[in-house]
Amino acid sequence: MTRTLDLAVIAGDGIGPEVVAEGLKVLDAVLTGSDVTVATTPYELGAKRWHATGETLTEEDLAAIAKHEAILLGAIGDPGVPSGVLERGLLLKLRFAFDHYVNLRPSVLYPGVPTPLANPGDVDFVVVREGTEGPYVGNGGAIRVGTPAEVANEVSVNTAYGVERVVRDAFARAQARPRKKLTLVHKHNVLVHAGHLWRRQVEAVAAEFPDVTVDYCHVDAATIYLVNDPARFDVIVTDNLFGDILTDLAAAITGGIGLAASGNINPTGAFPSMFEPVHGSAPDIAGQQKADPTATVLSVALMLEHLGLTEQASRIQRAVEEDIASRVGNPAVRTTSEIGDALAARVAG
Ligand SMILES: NC(=O)C1=CN([C@@H]2O[C@H](COP(=O)(O)OP(=O)(O)OC[C@H]3O[C@@H](n4cnc5c(N)ncnc54)[C@H](O)[C@@H]3O)[C@@H](O)[C@H]2O)C=CC1
Ligand SMILES: CC(C)CC(=O)C(=O)O
Ligand SMILES: [Mg+2]
Repeated sequence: MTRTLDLAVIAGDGIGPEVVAEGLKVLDAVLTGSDVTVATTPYELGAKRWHATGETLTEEDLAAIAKHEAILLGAIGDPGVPSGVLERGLLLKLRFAFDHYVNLRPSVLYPGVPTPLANPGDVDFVVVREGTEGPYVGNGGAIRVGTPAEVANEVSVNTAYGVERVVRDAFARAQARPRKKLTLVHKHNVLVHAGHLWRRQVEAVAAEFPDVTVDYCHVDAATIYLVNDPARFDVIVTDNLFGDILTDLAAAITGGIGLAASGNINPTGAFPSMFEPVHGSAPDIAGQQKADPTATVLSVALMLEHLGLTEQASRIQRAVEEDIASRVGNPAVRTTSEIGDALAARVAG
């Protein structure tokens, strides 16, 4: 029986449309000849829409997108739009509305990938970043704006409910991995209210996963270990802001931001999960075919895995590993679509 994947596609801004085109190219290629087809519905959201209508994401948009099985997103953000308007009003609104409380960001150092690390060792970890709380909820304000007496607050919201559910998800992921190790990253020596809540939730949930080793490091020390001993990490669980920052660093040590994939997961299935590269809209290289679409292609693989199409996900994963290996010692610069073509050819066999 034929299965049709019903995808919402939000290409977005900057390099978003360029990398999404390649993600869809590889998706088509991996499904060709199988009993799975794909139906994509594009949603024209982002800077262009905002300039034309003043809208970022309406309730009607949300209701329409909610009907799809999954969402593939490129990137959001444009220098011509006030900072925060699209990031908050579109990207975070999607993550919050669809309760994407697990922001999943794997980091693997593939053989031959250039890394600034002297002795990287076996780098293979996943960051489980909380996706719906923390300092990103918009709980803040400012007074006397623009005056020397300005005061601005950005309050980090951490609920027992929200922390417990993401911690439990991270434990389950750790338990399913060979090393079975979970590291909580926070700053509970200073952020005592939020930090102690996170620590207590980890201690409580740990009782359900006795075979998982648990450790902790402060976020500042975590940045040291990511650079001088990243192989120590298996699953990291952390809040929305720390996870955002650590995963750009994680990308930088594992071949660069052009390889870093992510999934915004709603584990309950109540809403579609959303898959997107870790990077942003990269206005500095947009429209020039300079972006590496591999992060988006790997995000497609995460999406397929999430949807139960593990064989197809593995084929994409393998194709990426082969493509990365083919870059070693080869200085040729390829365009975004040339990399997509190469990956599509590899998954097609
Ligand atoms: N998920 C999203 O949609 C995100 C959106 N943003 C937004 O994107 C805009 C630009 O933000 P930045 O801080 O510059 O971060 P960015 O991730 O867009 O770019 C940072 C650096 O990485 C490079 N880069 C990014 N993606 C690349 C790729 N696929 N291949 C090769 N190089 C790549 C860029 O050229 C730039 O030098 C802002 O409006 C920001 O708010 C930022 C991060 C995530
Ligand atoms: C613009 C931010 C909200 C997104 C971001 O940097 C991220 O999710 O990594
Ligand atoms: Mg980020």
